Amino acid sequence: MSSFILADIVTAIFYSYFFDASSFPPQVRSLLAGYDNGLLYVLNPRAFLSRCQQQCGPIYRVSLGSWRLVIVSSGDVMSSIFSASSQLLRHDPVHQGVKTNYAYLYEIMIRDLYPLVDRCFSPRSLGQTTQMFGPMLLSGIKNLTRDHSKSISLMQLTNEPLYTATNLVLFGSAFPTDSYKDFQTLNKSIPYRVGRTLLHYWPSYAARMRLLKSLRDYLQREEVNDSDDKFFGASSWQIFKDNNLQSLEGARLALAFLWALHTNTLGNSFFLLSFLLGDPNGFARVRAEIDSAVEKFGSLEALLQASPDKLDDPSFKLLTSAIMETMRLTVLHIGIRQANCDFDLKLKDGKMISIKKGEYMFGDVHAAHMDGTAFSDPETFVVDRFAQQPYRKKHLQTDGYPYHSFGGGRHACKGRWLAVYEIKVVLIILLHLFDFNLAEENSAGCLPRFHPRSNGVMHTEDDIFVRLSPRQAEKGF
Ligand code: HEM
Repeated sequence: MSSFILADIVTAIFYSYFFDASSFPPQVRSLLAGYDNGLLYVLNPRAFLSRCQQQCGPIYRVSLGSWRLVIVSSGDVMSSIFSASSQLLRHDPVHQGVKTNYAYLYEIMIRDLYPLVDRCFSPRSLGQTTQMFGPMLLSGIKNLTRDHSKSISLMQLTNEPLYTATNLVLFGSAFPTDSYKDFQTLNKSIPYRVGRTLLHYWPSYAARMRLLKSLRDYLQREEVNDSDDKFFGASSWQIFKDNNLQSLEGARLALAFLWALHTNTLGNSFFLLSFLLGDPNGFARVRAEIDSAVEKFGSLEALLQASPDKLDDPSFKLLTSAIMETMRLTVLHIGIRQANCDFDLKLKDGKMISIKKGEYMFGDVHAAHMDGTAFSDPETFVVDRFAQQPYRKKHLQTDGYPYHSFGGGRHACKGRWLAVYEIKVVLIILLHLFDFNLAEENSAGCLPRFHPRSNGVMHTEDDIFVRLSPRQAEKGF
Protein backbone atom coordinates (compact mmCIF):
# COMPACT_ATOMS: atom_id res chain seq x y z
CA MET A 1 0.00 0.00 0.00
CA SER A 2 1.49 3.35 -0.93
CA SER A 3 2.34 5.80 1.81
CA PHE A 4 -0.23 8.22 0.34
CA ILE A 5 -3.10 5.78 0.83
CA LEU A 6 -1.86 4.95 4.32
CA ALA A 7 -1.71 8.65 5.18
CA ASP A 8 -5.23 9.10 3.79
CA ILE A 9 -6.56 6.29 5.95
CA VAL A 10 -4.83 7.57 9.08
CA THR A 11 -6.18 11.10 8.47
CA ALA A 12 -9.68 9.75 7.89
CA ILE A 13 -9.62 7.58 11.04
CA PHE A 14 -8.26 10.52 13.03
CA TYR A 15 -10.94 12.81 11.64
CA SER A 16 -13.88 10.50 12.25
CA TYR A 17 -12.61 9.61 15.74
CA PHE A 18 -12.33 13.19 16.90
CA PHE A 19 -15.32 14.68 15.18
CA ASP A 20 -18.00 16.03 17.51
CA ALA A 21 -21.16 14.35 16.25
CA SER A 22 -23.42 16.57 18.34
CA SER A 23 -22.36 19.78 16.60
CA PHE A 24 -24.11 21.48 13.71
CA PRO A 25 -24.19 20.29 10.95
CA PRO A 26 -24.66 16.63 11.93
CA GLN A 27 -22.14 14.04 10.78
CA VAL A 28 -23.13 10.92 8.82
CA ARG A 29 -21.88 7.93 10.78
CA SER A 30 -19.23 5.65 9.39
CA LEU A 31 -17.96 2.28 10.61
CA LEU A 32 -14.81 2.26 8.50
CA ALA A 33 -13.43 5.77 8.73
CA GLY A 34 -15.43 7.01 5.74
CA TYR A 35 -14.40 4.22 3.36
CA ASP A 36 -17.74 2.42 3.74
CA ASN A 37 -19.52 5.67 2.85
CA GLY A 38 -17.12 6.25 -0.04
CA LEU A 39 -17.99 2.85 -1.47
CA LEU A 40 -21.74 3.36 -1.05
CA TYR A 41 -21.44 6.75 -2.73
CA VAL A 42 -19.56 5.37 -5.72
CA LEU A 43 -22.07 2.55 -6.21
CA ASN A 44 -25.10 4.85 -6.21
CA PRO A 45 -24.45 8.54 -5.44
CA ARG A 46 -28.08 9.58 -5.69
CA ALA A 47 -29.41 6.88 -3.34
CA PHE A 48 -26.58 7.43 -0.85
CA LEU A 49 -27.07 11.20 -0.67
CA SER A 50 -30.81 10.84 -0.43
CA ARG A 51 -30.40 8.46 2.56
CA CYS A 52 -28.00 10.87 4.25
CA GLN A 53 -30.40 13.74 3.71
CA GLN A 54 -33.27 11.75 5.25
CA GLN A 55 -31.10 10.97 8.30
CA CYS A 56 -29.46 14.34 8.78
CA GLY A 57 -31.51 17.03 7.07
CA PRO A 58 -30.48 19.58 4.43
CA ILE A 59 -26.93 20.29 5.73
CA TYR A 60 -24.60 17.58 6.97
CA ARG A 61 -21.01 16.42 7.10
CA VAL A 62 -19.87 13.16 5.58
CA SER A 63 -16.50 11.52 5.03
CA LEU A 64 -16.13 9.71 1.71
CA GLY A 65 -12.86 7.84 2.10
CA SER A 66 -10.34 10.50 3.02
CA TRP A 67 -12.52 13.29 1.65
CA ARG A 68 -14.36 15.39 4.20
CA LEU A 69 -17.43 17.07 2.81
CA VAL A 70 -20.18 19.41 3.90
CA ILE A 71 -23.18 18.62 1.74
CA VAL A 72 -26.04 21.06 1.38
CA SER A 73 -29.37 20.78 -0.35
CA SER A 74 -30.91 24.02 0.80
CA GLY A 75 -31.09 26.73 -1.88
CA ASP A 76 -30.00 29.52 0.47
CA VAL A 77 -26.89 27.70 1.62
CA MET A 78 -25.99 26.78 -1.94
CA SER A 79 -26.18 30.46 -2.84
CA SER A 80 -23.86 31.27 0.11
CA ILE A 81 -21.35 28.76 -1.29
CA PHE A 82 -21.51 30.27 -4.76
CA SER A 83 -21.04 33.79 -3.46
CA ALA A 84 -18.25 33.00 -0.94
CA SER A 85 -14.95 34.57 -1.91
CA SER A 86 -12.36 32.38 -3.60
CA GLN A 87 -9.97 33.17 -0.73
CA LEU A 88 -12.28 31.10 1.47
CA LEU A 89 -13.70 28.51 -0.93
CA ARG A 90 -11.78 27.73 -4.04
CA HIS A 91 -12.84 25.88 -7.12
CA ASP A 92 -11.02 22.58 -7.11
CA PRO A 93 -9.34 22.11 -10.51
CA VAL A 94 -9.39 18.31 -10.25
CA HIS A 95 -13.15 18.55 -10.75
CA GLN A 96 -12.67 20.40 -13.99
CA GLY A 97 -11.17 17.22 -15.45
CA VAL A 98 -7.59 18.53 -15.21
CA LYS A 99 -5.36 16.18 -13.27
CA THR A 100 -1.81 16.71 -14.48
CA ASN A 101 0.11 19.93 -13.87
CA TYR A 102 -3.22 21.26 -12.80
CA ALA A 103 -2.21 24.46 -11.02
CA TYR A 104 -0.74 25.78 -14.28
CA LEU A 105 -3.56 24.56 -16.53
CA TYR A 106 -6.18 25.71 -14.09
CA GLU A 107 -4.71 29.20 -14.10
CA ILE A 108 -4.94 29.34 -17.90
CA MET A 109 -8.50 28.10 -17.74
CA ILE A 110 -9.57 30.74 -15.23
CA ARG A 111 -7.45 33.59 -16.55
CA ASP A 112 -7.84 33.14 -20.32
CA LEU A 113 -10.30 30.48 -21.41
CA TYR A 114 -13.32 31.16 -19.18
CA PRO A 115 -13.36 34.93 -19.84
CA LEU A 116 -13.32 34.12 -23.57
CA VAL A 117 -16.21 31.70 -23.11
CA ASP A 118 -18.04 34.31 -21.07
CA ARG A 119 -17.57 36.93 -23.80
CA CYS A 120 -18.38 34.76 -26.80
CA PHE A 121 -21.35 32.94 -25.27
CA SER A 122 -23.02 35.90 -23.57
CA PRO A 123 -26.50 36.75 -24.87
CA ARG A 124 -25.00 39.79 -26.63
CA SER A 125 -22.31 37.92 -28.62
CA LEU A 126 -23.91 34.52 -29.01
CA GLY A 127 -25.40 35.38 -32.42
CA GLN A 128 -21.97 36.20 -33.80
CA THR A 129 -20.41 33.05 -32.29
CA THR A 130 -23.07 30.67 -33.57
CA GLN A 131 -23.71 32.06 -37.04
CA MET A 132 -24.85 29.23 -39.33
CA PHE A 133 -25.44 26.84 -36.42
CA GLY A 134 -29.13 26.33 -37.32
CA PRO A 135 -28.59 25.62 -41.04
CA MET A 136 -25.63 23.30 -40.24
CA LEU A 137 -27.68 21.39 -37.71
CA LEU A 138 -30.53 21.04 -40.19
CA SER A 139 -28.13 19.70 -42.79
CA GLY A 140 -26.70 17.16 -40.30
CA ILE A 141 -30.19 15.98 -39.34
CA LYS A 142 -31.16 15.66 -43.01
CA ASN A 143 -28.09 13.50 -43.69
CA LEU A 144 -28.87 11.22 -40.80
CA THR A 145 -32.54 10.76 -41.60
CA ARG A 146 -32.50 10.08 -45.34
CA ASP A 147 -33.70 6.51 -45.01
CA HIS A 148 -37.10 6.53 -43.32
CA SER A 149 -37.58 2.79 -43.74
CA LYS A 150 -35.21 2.02 -40.83
CA SER A 151 -35.58 2.84 -37.16
CA ILE A 152 -33.09 5.27 -35.70
CA SER A 153 -31.51 5.72 -32.27
CA LEU A 154 -32.90 8.75 -30.46
CA MET A 155 -29.52 9.24 -28.78
CA GLN A 156 -27.79 9.48 -32.14
CA LEU A 157 -30.53 11.63 -33.67
CA THR A 158 -30.46 14.20 -30.88
CA ASN A 159 -26.68 14.08 -30.32
CA GLU A 160 -24.57 13.47 -33.42
CA PRO A 161 -25.73 16.38 -35.62
CA LEU A 162 -25.64 18.65 -32.55
CA TYR A 163 -22.09 17.63 -31.66
CA THR A 164 -20.87 18.08 -35.23
CA ALA A 165 -22.64 21.40 -35.95
CA THR A 166 -21.45 22.90 -32.65
CA ASN A 167 -17.84 21.94 -33.30
CA LEU A 168 -18.01 23.26 -36.85
CA VAL A 169 -19.37 26.67 -35.90
CA LEU A 170 -17.09 27.07 -32.89
CA PHE A 171 -13.83 25.53 -34.11
CA GLY A 172 -14.03 25.54 -37.92
CA SER A 173 -13.61 22.82 -40.48
CA ALA A 174 -10.09 21.85 -39.30
CA PHE A 175 -11.63 20.44 -36.11
CA PRO A 176 -11.87 16.62 -35.95
CA THR A 177 -15.65 16.59 -36.45
CA ASP A 178 -15.59 12.83 -37.10
CA SER A 179 -14.86 12.32 -33.40
CA TYR A 180 -18.50 11.86 -32.30
CA LYS A 181 -18.24 8.10 -31.68
CA ASP A 182 -15.11 8.45 -29.58
CA PHE A 183 -16.59 11.32 -27.63
CA GLN A 184 -19.70 9.31 -26.85
CA THR A 185 -17.71 6.21 -25.89
CA LEU A 186 -15.77 8.30 -23.41
CA ASN A 187 -18.84 10.19 -22.23
CA LYS A 188 -20.87 7.03 -21.64
CA SER A 189 -18.06 5.47 -19.63
CA ILE A 190 -17.93 8.35 -17.12
CA PRO A 191 -19.99 6.57 -14.42
CA TYR A 192 -17.66 3.57 -14.66
CA ARG A 193 -14.52 5.68 -14.74
CA VAL A 194 -15.57 7.47 -11.57
CA GLY A 195 -16.19 4.07 -9.94
CA ARG A 196 -12.72 2.96 -11.08
CA THR A 197 -14.01 -0.43 -12.28
CA LEU A 198 -12.31 -2.03 -15.25
CA LEU A 199 -15.52 -2.95 -17.03
CA HIS A 200 -15.85 -0.85 -20.17
CA TYR A 201 -12.49 0.73 -19.34
CA TRP A 202 -10.49 -0.26 -22.42
CA PRO A 203 -12.81 1.14 -25.16
CA SER A 204 -13.10 4.33 -23.16
CA TYR A 205 -9.33 4.55 -22.69
CA ALA A 206 -8.72 3.94 -26.41
CA ALA A 207 -11.37 6.53 -27.37
CA ARG A 208 -9.74 9.07 -25.07
CA MET A 209 -6.31 8.44 -26.60
CA ARG A 210 -7.67 8.94 -30.14
CA LEU A 211 -9.45 12.13 -29.08
CA LEU A 212 -6.29 13.46 -27.47
CA LYS A 213 -4.29 12.71 -30.60
CA SER A 214 -6.71 14.48 -32.93
CA LEU A 215 -7.02 17.45 -30.57
CA ARG A 216 -3.24 17.70 -30.40
CA ASP A 217 -3.10 17.69 -34.23
CA TYR A 218 -5.76 20.39 -34.29
CA LEU A 219 -3.81 22.53 -31.82
CA GLN A 220 -0.55 22.04 -33.70
CA ARG A 221 -1.82 23.60 -36.94
CA GLU A 222 0.65 26.21 -38.13
CA GLU A 223 -1.89 28.94 -38.78
CA VAL A 224 -5.59 29.42 -38.34
CA ASN A 225 -6.68 30.47 -41.80
CA ASP A 226 -10.21 29.09 -41.79
CA SER A 227 -12.62 31.88 -42.41
CA ASP A 228 -15.25 29.93 -40.52
CA ASP A 229 -13.71 29.77 -37.05
CA LYS A 230 -12.36 33.26 -36.65
CA PHE A 231 -14.53 34.20 -33.70
CA PHE A 232 -14.23 31.57 -30.97
CA GLY A 233 -11.95 28.92 -32.53
CA ALA A 234 -9.15 31.26 -33.52
CA SER A 235 -9.16 33.08 -30.18
CA SER A 236 -9.05 29.88 -28.16
CA TRP A 237 -6.33 28.43 -30.44
CA GLN A 238 -4.32 31.61 -29.81
CA ILE A 239 -4.63 31.07 -26.04
CA PHE A 240 -3.20 27.56 -26.40
CA LYS A 241 -0.41 28.85 -28.66
CA ASP A 242 0.51 31.80 -26.41
CA ASN A 243 0.74 29.51 -23.40
CA ASN A 244 2.81 26.97 -25.24
CA LEU A 245 0.09 24.39 -24.92
CA GLN A 246 0.04 22.66 -28.28
CA SER A 247 1.31 19.35 -26.95
CA LEU A 248 -0.48 16.50 -25.20
CA GLU A 249 -0.95 18.69 -22.15
CA GLY A 250 -2.87 21.25 -24.23
CA ALA A 251 -4.93 18.44 -25.77
CA ARG A 252 -5.91 17.32 -22.24
CA LEU A 253 -7.13 20.79 -21.42
CA ALA A 254 -8.96 21.02 -24.77
CA LEU A 255 -10.64 17.67 -24.05
CA ALA A 256 -11.79 18.87 -20.62
CA PHE A 257 -13.26 21.92 -22.33
CA LEU A 258 -14.88 19.85 -25.09
CA TRP A 259 -16.49 17.71 -22.41
CA ALA A 260 -17.90 20.76 -20.57
CA LEU A 261 -19.17 22.08 -23.89
CA HIS A 262 -21.04 18.93 -24.90
CA THR A 263 -21.83 16.49 -22.16
CA ASN A 264 -24.80 18.22 -20.52
CA THR A 265 -26.18 19.69 -23.72
CA LEU A 266 -26.19 16.33 -25.50
CA GLY A 267 -27.64 14.56 -22.46
CA ASN A 268 -30.40 17.12 -22.05
CA SER A 269 -31.41 17.07 -25.73
CA PHE A 270 -31.86 13.32 -25.51
CA PHE A 271 -33.70 13.36 -22.18
CA LEU A 272 -35.98 16.20 -23.28
CA LEU A 273 -37.16 14.40 -26.39
CA SER A 274 -37.62 11.15 -24.45
CA PHE A 275 -39.65 12.94 -21.76
CA LEU A 276 -41.83 14.47 -24.49
CA LEU A 277 -42.33 11.10 -26.17
CA GLY A 278 -43.54 9.83 -22.79
CA ASP A 279 -45.96 12.77 -22.52
CA PRO A 280 -48.01 12.88 -25.75
CA ASN A 281 -50.04 15.87 -24.59
CA GLY A 282 -46.88 17.84 -23.72
CA PHE A 283 -45.37 16.80 -27.06
CA ALA A 284 -48.43 18.06 -28.97
CA ARG A 285 -48.41 21.39 -27.13
CA VAL A 286 -44.69 22.01 -27.68
CA ARG A 287 -45.04 21.08 -31.34
CA ALA A 288 -48.02 23.42 -31.78
CA GLU A 289 -45.92 26.22 -30.30
CA ILE A 290 -43.03 25.43 -32.66
CA ASP A 291 -45.32 25.27 -35.70
CA SER A 292 -46.79 28.67 -35.00
CA ALA A 293 -43.32 30.15 -34.44
CA VAL A 294 -42.20 28.73 -37.81
CA GLU A 295 -45.25 30.37 -39.37
CA LYS A 296 -44.40 33.65 -37.69
CA PHE A 297 -40.80 33.53 -39.02
CA GLY A 298 -42.07 32.64 -42.52
CA SER A 299 -40.29 29.27 -42.85
CA LEU A 300 -38.13 26.84 -40.90
CA GLU A 301 -35.07 28.04 -42.83
CA ALA A 302 -35.76 31.68 -41.89
CA LEU A 303 -36.18 30.69 -38.25
CA LEU A 304 -32.91 28.76 -38.28
CA GLN A 305 -31.04 31.73 -39.67
CA ALA A 306 -32.40 34.04 -36.98
CA SER A 307 -30.04 35.01 -34.18
CA PRO A 308 -30.37 33.33 -30.75
CA ASP A 309 -31.73 36.64 -29.47
CA LYS A 310 -34.77 36.25 -31.74
CA LEU A 311 -35.38 32.79 -30.30
CA ASP A 312 -35.29 34.19 -26.77
CA ASP A 313 -38.92 35.10 -27.20
CA PRO A 314 -42.34 34.30 -25.68
CA SER A 315 -43.10 32.36 -28.90
CA PHE A 316 -40.98 29.60 -27.31
CA LYS A 317 -42.26 29.90 -23.76
CA LEU A 318 -43.37 26.29 -23.45
CA LEU A 319 -40.29 24.88 -25.17
CA THR A 320 -38.02 26.90 -22.87
CA SER A 321 -40.00 25.65 -19.87
CA ALA A 322 -39.58 22.05 -21.09
CA ILE A 323 -35.81 22.58 -21.40
CA MET A 324 -35.51 24.02 -17.89
CA GLU A 325 -37.69 21.21 -16.53
CA THR A 326 -35.45 18.58 -18.15
CA MET A 327 -32.41 20.17 -16.53
CA ARG A 328 -34.21 20.30 -13.18
CA LEU A 329 -34.63 16.54 -13.36
CA THR A 330 -31.22 15.61 -14.72
CA VAL A 331 -28.62 17.79 -12.96
CA LEU A 332 -27.51 16.06 -9.75
CA HIS A 333 -24.83 17.91 -7.85
CA ILE A 334 -22.57 20.86 -8.36
CA GLY A 335 -20.51 23.50 -6.72
CA ILE A 336 -17.59 21.52 -5.39
CA ARG A 337 -15.42 24.01 -3.53
CA GLN A 338 -12.54 23.38 -1.12
CA ALA A 339 -11.95 25.47 2.01
CA ASN A 340 -8.61 27.29 1.94
CA CYS A 341 -8.74 27.98 5.69
CA ASP A 342 -10.96 27.53 8.75
CA PHE A 343 -13.89 29.95 8.60
CA ASP A 344 -17.54 30.39 9.56
CA LEU A 345 -20.06 30.39 6.75
CA LYS A 346 -22.94 32.59 7.79
CA LEU A 347 -26.40 31.41 6.75
CA LYS A 348 -29.45 33.57 6.09
CA ASP A 349 -31.22 32.37 9.25
CA GLY A 350 -28.27 33.60 11.36
CA LYS A 351 -26.81 30.11 11.92
CA MET A 352 -23.14 29.50 11.24
CA ILE A 353 -21.38 26.50 9.77
CA SER A 354 -17.79 26.16 10.93
CA ILE A 355 -15.87 25.04 7.89
CA LYS A 356 -12.47 23.44 8.38
CA LYS A 357 -9.51 23.93 6.08
CA GLY A 358 -9.43 21.20 3.42
CA GLU A 359 -13.13 20.37 3.65
CA TYR A 360 -15.15 20.29 0.46
CA MET A 361 -18.52 21.96 0.10
CA PHE A 362 -20.87 20.30 -2.25
CA GLY A 363 -24.38 21.23 -3.47
CA ASP A 364 -26.88 18.39 -3.72
CA VAL A 365 -28.94 20.07 -6.43
CA HIS A 366 -31.04 17.00 -7.03
CA ALA A 367 -32.28 17.04 -3.43
CA ALA A 368 -33.13 20.75 -3.73
CA HIS A 369 -34.97 20.10 -6.99
CA MET A 370 -36.93 17.22 -5.45
CA ASP A 371 -38.22 19.40 -2.60
CA GLY A 372 -42.00 19.01 -2.75
CA THR A 373 -42.57 22.33 -0.98
CA ALA A 374 -40.89 24.18 -3.84
CA PHE A 375 -41.86 21.94 -6.78
CA SER A 376 -45.22 20.19 -6.73
CA ASP A 377 -45.05 16.56 -7.88
CA PRO A 378 -41.25 16.95 -8.05
CA GLU A 379 -40.40 13.56 -9.60
CA THR A 380 -42.61 14.16 -12.64
CA PHE A 381 -41.70 15.90 -15.87
CA VAL A 382 -44.17 18.79 -16.02
CA VAL A 383 -43.78 20.41 -19.41
CA ASP A 384 -45.21 23.81 -18.46
CA ARG A 385 -43.82 24.04 -14.92
CA PHE A 386 -41.90 27.22 -15.77
CA ALA A 387 -44.26 28.56 -18.45
CA GLN A 388 -46.55 30.34 -16.01
CA GLN A 389 -44.19 33.23 -15.29
CA PRO A 390 -44.22 36.38 -17.41
CA TYR A 391 -41.55 35.87 -20.09
CA ARG A 392 -38.43 37.98 -19.58
CA LYS A 393 -35.69 38.13 -22.18
CA LYS A 394 -32.22 37.10 -20.93
CA HIS A 395 -33.81 35.30 -18.00
CA LEU A 396 -34.14 31.56 -17.76
CA GLN A 397 -37.81 31.51 -16.70
CA THR A 398 -36.92 29.92 -13.37
CA ASP A 399 -36.91 33.11 -11.28
CA GLY A 400 -38.55 32.56 -7.91
CA TYR A 401 -37.70 28.84 -7.83
CA PRO A 402 -34.76 27.31 -5.95
CA TYR A 403 -33.25 26.32 -9.28
CA HIS A 404 -29.55 25.47 -9.47
CA SER A 405 -28.96 23.50 -12.68
CA PHE A 406 -26.54 26.14 -13.96
CA GLY A 407 -24.87 26.82 -10.61
CA GLY A 408 -24.63 30.44 -9.52
CA GLY A 409 -22.40 33.33 -8.46
CA ARG A 410 -19.00 33.93 -10.01
CA HIS A 411 -18.73 30.39 -11.36
CA ALA A 412 -22.23 30.08 -12.81
CA CYS A 413 -22.27 28.14 -16.07
CA LYS A 414 -20.68 30.26 -18.76
CA GLY A 415 -22.29 28.24 -21.54
CA ARG A 416 -25.89 28.42 -20.34
CA TRP A 417 -27.18 30.68 -23.13
CA LEU A 418 -25.48 28.55 -25.73
CA ALA A 419 -26.86 25.35 -24.18
CA VAL A 420 -30.46 26.57 -24.07
CA TYR A 421 -30.22 27.93 -27.62
CA GLU A 422 -28.77 24.68 -28.99
CA ILE A 423 -31.32 22.43 -27.34
CA LYS A 424 -34.10 24.73 -28.56
CA VAL A 425 -32.92 24.46 -32.16
CA VAL A 426 -32.60 20.65 -32.01
CA LEU A 427 -36.18 20.35 -30.77
CA ILE A 428 -37.53 22.92 -33.24
CA ILE A 429 -36.11 21.02 -36.21
CA LEU A 430 -37.08 17.54 -35.06
CA LEU A 431 -40.59 18.32 -33.87
CA HIS A 432 -41.39 20.47 -36.88
CA LEU A 433 -40.17 17.95 -39.43
CA PHE A 434 -41.11 14.54 -38.10
CA ASP A 435 -43.73 12.32 -36.59
CA PHE A 436 -42.19 9.85 -34.16
CA ASN A 437 -43.30 6.24 -33.68
CA LEU A 438 -41.63 3.97 -31.19
CA ALA A 439 -39.85 1.12 -32.97
CA GLU A 440 -40.32 -2.56 -32.13
CA GLU A 441 -36.84 -2.99 -30.63
CA ASN A 442 -37.61 -0.86 -27.54
CA SER A 443 -37.82 -3.23 -24.62
CA ALA A 444 -37.66 -0.98 -21.59
CA GLY A 445 -40.58 1.30 -22.48
CA CYS A 446 -40.19 4.88 -23.50
CA LEU A 447 -38.53 6.53 -20.54
CA PRO A 448 -34.79 5.90 -20.25
CA ARG A 449 -33.71 4.61 -16.83
CA PHE A 450 -31.18 6.69 -14.96
CA HIS A 451 -27.90 4.87 -14.38
CA PRO A 452 -27.37 4.30 -10.62
CA ARG A 453 -23.74 5.44 -10.86
CA SER A 454 -24.74 8.77 -12.44
CA ASN A 455 -22.59 11.48 -10.94
CA GLY A 456 -22.96 15.20 -11.56
CA VAL A 457 -25.68 14.70 -14.16
CA MET A 458 -27.97 11.80 -14.95
CA HIS A 459 -26.54 9.20 -17.29
CA THR A 460 -28.39 6.42 -18.99
CA GLU A 461 -27.40 3.28 -20.82
CA ASP A 462 -30.84 3.00 -22.41
CA ASP A 463 -31.54 4.24 -25.86
CA ILE A 464 -34.90 4.63 -27.59
CA PHE A 465 -35.43 3.59 -31.18
CA VAL A 466 -37.93 5.51 -33.24
CA ARG A 467 -39.34 5.40 -36.74
CA LEU A 468 -39.56 8.81 -38.29
CA SER A 469 -42.05 9.91 -40.89
CA PRO A 470 -41.91 13.36 -42.47
CA ARG A 471 -44.96 15.36 -41.52
CA GLN A 472 -47.62 16.18 -44.10
CA ALA A 473 -46.41 19.75 -44.66
CA GLU A 474 -42.81 18.57 -45.05
CA LYS A 475 -43.29 15.64 -47.48
CA GLY A 476 -40.93 17.29 -49.96
CA PHE A 477 -38.14 17.38 -47.35
C1 HEM B 1 -27.38 21.70 -20.33
C2 HEM B 1 -26.18 22.18 -20.41
C3 HEM B 1 -25.32 22.62 -19.25
C4 HEM B 1 -25.48 22.48 -17.90
C5 HEM B 1 -26.65 21.81 -17.17
C6 HEM B 1 -24.33 23.08 -17.26
C7 HEM B 1 -24.14 23.15 -15.90
C8 HEM B 1 -23.10 23.82 -15.30
C9 HEM B 1 -22.97 24.01 -13.87
C10 HEM B 1 -23.94 23.50 -12.83
C11 HEM B 1 -21.84 24.71 -13.65
C12 HEM B 1 -21.31 25.22 -12.31
C13 HEM B 1 -20.38 24.22 -11.69
C14 HEM B 1 -19.89 24.71 -10.35
O1 HEM B 1 -20.41 25.62 -9.74
O2 HEM B 1 -18.92 24.09 -9.89
C15 HEM B 1 -21.23 24.94 -14.94
C16 HEM B 1 -20.05 25.60 -15.12
C17 HEM B 1 -19.48 25.82 -16.35
N1 HEM B 1 -20.03 25.54 -17.58
FE1 HEM B 1 -21.79 24.62 -17.91
N2 HEM B 1 -23.48 23.55 -18.23
C18 HEM B 1 -24.05 23.31 -19.45
C19 HEM B 1 -23.55 23.65 -20.68
C20 HEM B 1 -22.36 24.31 -20.88
C21 HEM B 1 -21.85 24.69 -22.16
C22 HEM B 1 -22.53 24.48 -23.52
C23 HEM B 1 -20.66 25.28 -21.95
C24 HEM B 1 -19.78 25.84 -23.04
C25 HEM B 1 -18.52 25.86 -23.03
C26 HEM B 1 -20.42 25.30 -20.52
C27 HEM B 1 -19.32 25.84 -19.90
C28 HEM B 1 -19.15 25.95 -18.55
C29 HEM B 1 -17.99 26.54 -17.93
C30 HEM B 1 -16.77 27.13 -18.65
C31 HEM B 1 -18.18 26.46 -16.55
C32 HEM B 1 -17.23 26.89 -15.45
C33 HEM B 1 -17.55 28.28 -15.01
C34 HEM B 1 -16.60 28.75 -13.93
O3 HEM B 1 -16.06 27.93 -13.20
O4 HEM B 1 -16.41 29.96 -13.81
N3 HEM B 1 -21.47 24.69 -19.90
N4 HEM B 1 -22.02 24.41 -15.93
